[in-house]
Amino acid sequence: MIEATSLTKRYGARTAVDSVDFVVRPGQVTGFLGPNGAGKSTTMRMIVGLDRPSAGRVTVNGKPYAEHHSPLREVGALLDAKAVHTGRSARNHLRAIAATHGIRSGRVDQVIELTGLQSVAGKRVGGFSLGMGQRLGLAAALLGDPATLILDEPVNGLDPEGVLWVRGFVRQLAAEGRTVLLSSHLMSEMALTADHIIVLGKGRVVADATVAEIVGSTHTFVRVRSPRIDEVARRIAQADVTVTSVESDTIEVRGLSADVIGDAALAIGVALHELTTVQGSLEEAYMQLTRDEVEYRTTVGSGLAQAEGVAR
Ligand SMILES: Nc1ncnc2c1ncn2[C@@H]1O[C@H](COP(=O)(O)OP(=O)(O)OP(=O)(O)O)[C@@H](O)[C@H]1O
Repeated sequence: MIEATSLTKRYGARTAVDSVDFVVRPGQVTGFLGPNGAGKSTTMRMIVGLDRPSAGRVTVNGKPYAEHHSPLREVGALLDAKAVHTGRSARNHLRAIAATHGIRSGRVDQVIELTGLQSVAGKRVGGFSLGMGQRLGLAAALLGDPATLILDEPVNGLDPEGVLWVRGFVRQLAAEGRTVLLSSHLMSEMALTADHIIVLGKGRVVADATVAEIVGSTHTFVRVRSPRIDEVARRIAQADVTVTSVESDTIEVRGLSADVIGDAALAIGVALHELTTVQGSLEEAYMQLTRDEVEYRTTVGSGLAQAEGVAR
């Protein structure tokens, strides 16, 4: 369990984390989202004692990280997978960490097996692919068999197989009852991996809810396609119903269910070629939540502006 209370970090005049409160619970994966510069890494660094709060506090299993006698047994962190001694073999790298934290050497082989590194454990870390480096970072985070894991962008740069592996792995860790806090910019991946989401924007919590609640906050709509779409649009027009024309034969309808639209078309004898209920996505919800929170907004024509256009 991680608990942040009025957690604040200032760098000079800049407030990176602004009086943040949240609880990260065991037995589930909590996704940590936010635009670049929102304060996610700073918060994670304060959780593991790498940065000191300017005000407020954050505890892991009831105590600040630094007050735990064996912090590695409480919290495992993957904050920068590239920060390893490249001349060592993976096994020796893990042995060195284990030795300095009083962890028995037998645990090294266990985490090598858990993360699927057996075939490369004797190889120098310097020659590792990004995916192998991420697995090694996870192996190091697991050395102390911690109840809490903090993983900053664990799928960053991984190929689809690596992404799938990390997803299954973190779900398994949560299923074992561990607390897992995971940051990522990949919304589709987060929707598949996380149970709960905390969204930061400019150092503040802008959402803290289950994935289902966050996705449910977006508006679903019904896409309707017909060679006589104008007649359908006229038939369903009423207060509280929004009809948006997207193509000459296609409309998007907000405020009516697919059933009602289908019945209305039947009543006037018009054939429908498509009648699709489009659910909101985590990405859409995220774009709505953080619309006013991004540090740098790109202008129309850029990828972000197009993505926002879709979100609208
Ligand atoms: N050591 C530092 N000195 C000064 N400012 C900093 C420092 N570290 C972070 N910041 C600032 O604090 C803010 C939050 O940064 P942080 O890295 O926590 O954001 P983030 O949400 O992790 O972003 P990203 O998604 O880009 O990793 C940013 O405005 C950043 O420039």
